Amino acid sequence: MLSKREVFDGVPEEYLSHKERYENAIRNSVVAFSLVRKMQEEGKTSINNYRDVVGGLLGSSVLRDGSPLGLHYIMFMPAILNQANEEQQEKWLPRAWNCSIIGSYAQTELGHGTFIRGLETTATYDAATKQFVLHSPTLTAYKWWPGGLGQTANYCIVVAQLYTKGQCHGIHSFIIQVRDEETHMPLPGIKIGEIGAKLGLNAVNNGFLGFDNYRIPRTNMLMKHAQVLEDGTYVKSRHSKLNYGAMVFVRVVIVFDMVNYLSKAVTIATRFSAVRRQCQLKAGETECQILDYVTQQHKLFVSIAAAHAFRITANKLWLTFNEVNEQLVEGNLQRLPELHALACCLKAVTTADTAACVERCRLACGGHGYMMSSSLPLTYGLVTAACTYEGENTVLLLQTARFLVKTYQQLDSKALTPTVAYLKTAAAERFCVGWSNTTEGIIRGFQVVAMRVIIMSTFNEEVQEMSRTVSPQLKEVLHQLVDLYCTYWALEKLSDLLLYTPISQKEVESLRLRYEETLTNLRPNAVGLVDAFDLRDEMLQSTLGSYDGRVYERLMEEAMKSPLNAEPMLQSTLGSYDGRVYERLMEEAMKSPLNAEPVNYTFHKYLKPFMQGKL
Ligand SMILES: CCCCCCCCCC/C=C\C/C=C/C(=O)SCCNC(=O)CCNC(=O)[C@H](O)C(C)(C)COP(=O)(O)OP(=O)(O)OC[C@H]1O[C@@H](n2cnc3c(N)ncnc32)[C@H](O)[C@@H]1OP(=O)(O)O
Ligand SMILES: Cc1cc2nc3c(=O)[nH]c(=O)nc-3n(C[C@H](O)[C@H](O)[C@H](O)COP(=O)(O)OP(=O)(O)OC[C@H]3O[C@@H](n4cnc5c(N)ncnc54)[C@H](O)[C@@H]3O)c2cc1C
Repeated sequence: MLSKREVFDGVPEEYLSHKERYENAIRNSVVAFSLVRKMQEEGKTSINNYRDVVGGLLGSSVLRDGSPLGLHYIMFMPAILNQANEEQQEKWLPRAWNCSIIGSYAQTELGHGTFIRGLETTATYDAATKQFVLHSPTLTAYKWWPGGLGQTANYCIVVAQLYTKGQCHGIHSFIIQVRDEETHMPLPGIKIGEIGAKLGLNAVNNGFLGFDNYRIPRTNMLMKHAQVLEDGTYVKSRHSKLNYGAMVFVRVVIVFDMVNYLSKAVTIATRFSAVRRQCQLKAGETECQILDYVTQQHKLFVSIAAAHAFRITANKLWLTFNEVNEQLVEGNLQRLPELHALACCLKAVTTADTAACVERCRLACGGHGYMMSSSLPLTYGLVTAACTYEGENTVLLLQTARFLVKTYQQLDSKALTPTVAYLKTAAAERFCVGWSNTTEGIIRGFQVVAMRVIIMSTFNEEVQEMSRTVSPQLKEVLHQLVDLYCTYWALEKLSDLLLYTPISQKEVESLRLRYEETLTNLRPNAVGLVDAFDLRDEMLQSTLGSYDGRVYERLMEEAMKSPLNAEPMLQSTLGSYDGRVYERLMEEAMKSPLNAEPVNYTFHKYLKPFMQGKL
């Protein structure tokens, strides 16, 4: 077994180079996941219950900034379980389970993350050879983000538009080998590397992946739900969204993840607040614990309550997930929309609340909360990523809203599923005739709010269809900005207005409408308004915000500056702006201290022995 001291003499990660961090991540991961394999051998964990074990490891101090092997467990294996037929599971699961292959999950592309029906990677069936041809037609079609794909995984699940007999059948999943199992070299037709440094999760080794007419056997299409027969005939799935199953699983698991991170952050901040003494409550007294200040309690105690609330919610959601999946196996799809809406809502709410609470915990610790050694900045980097990955929060909340509006519109014609049954009673006028300051009273109040907001949303949908007019004169635009600023804060501080002003419910409703109209009115001038700040690219220093809008080319150019991408060289142009791609790649490669090695040496030192069960 490897000892911690063997690698960097206990040097804290913050002081390691980019390549040393990667080596550290690989080394810690193979040591940690060798434990999982030992537990498998002793029958202490199985393919159906490994979540807690792996989840505990991924949230532990050993893999404190993520792991290049995380996606293997988080999405590669669940995707095989969820979307491969029995024959395919027999072939791939044992090798994935004992880590003799390492996988990732490649869905997001440079050009698309949310709108997955717009993904550009193609998988075209060739009946003559019984193969699929994978291709990235544009730079924006490059897979971008898959965890572990940069230098670690040798297989991945790829989501691509399926074409057969000249017809597109939408996105489907394929299991694809991307690197040679012996040499770890990228296979011919594969362009692969890491995307570069991020705000957090810098041990995850997120990568990019491009295909150049890359061929795979027909049987590498995951065929539990839809199939392509040898002659190219397409057999469609019972439900078009069954292919989205892996995402639902991870959204459910992320809720558990948030419990772990929030518990950690509020433990750190509360204990520190008991130790920290600052200022006197009365002159001449000893300085008091900052935990005694009501303002400090206001910052922290709700996080303690939230951690417990999220744990209860996560367990309930996990039960619902298993119930619905058992029904799916029996062909009953009735509760799938509810599970989707629930997973979307709880993933979005728990990640957003946890990110806000962790930041509040950091602020509650004053300057010491800003130290990396406090672990609060790192924790914030981990949780704020969860607001984006596995479905950007706004988009997921819109999915939940869609489900709730549909449920409202069918209130009288359809039996309600358990989680929305309250809408039936909340619609009745008598439901909330008075306010009681009890837990039940508050819950009933929020049920009425939910009901009324759904009714408003349904109404707004109709209103929005009626009028959209804009006349962009500068004076008018500035008025719109003032209007927006006022209505935004009026809505943000509504509780104060309701408490201290005679604002009526009707006025609040029209305020909301006016706010949305102002957003719409400002939209055509939004870019012009920020151009007016006249911030030069040199000052912005941002791949996303440059004046010329060449976001994707700049993202790729920056990715290529990573020292980890110098091994092995990329084989094809990446659409660089000046076209001097090969000269630039060679210049960059020569800067790498390890460019003599075609494969990152950690493969032979750690990964290969681990994959061969020799660690
Ligand atoms: C194992 C232990 C682990 C422990 C630690 C865990 C820590 C986790 C760390 C993870 C780290 C990183 C991993 C990250 C991975 C990724 O990010 S993978 C990529 C994730 N990407 C997304 O989530 C994309 C988001 N976009 C979408 O999901 C879809 O585009 C969207 C749903 C927004 C829209 O889909 P459309 O096909 O366009 O659908 P639409 O036209 O809007 O119609 C909606 C319709 O479809 C139904 N629907 C949609 N999605 C689903 C679903 N998933 N299941 C069931 N039904 C679905 C929806 O209900 C609507 O139905 P209706 O009846 O028509 O209203
Ligand atoms: C740390 C990290 C790890 C990741 N790991 C993986 C991985 O392993 N595999 C993988 O495939 N992907 C991965 N992803 C990618 C992730 O899934 C996407 O970033 C995510 O789905 C959001 O898509 P996007 O980045 O294209 O953002 P966009 O969808 O472009 O979002 C940008 C903005 O547009 C808004 N927007 C977009 N669509 C709408 C709409 N319909 N209505 C209203 N507003 C909208 C969003 O709300 C957001 O404000 C990872 C991302 C991160 C940050």
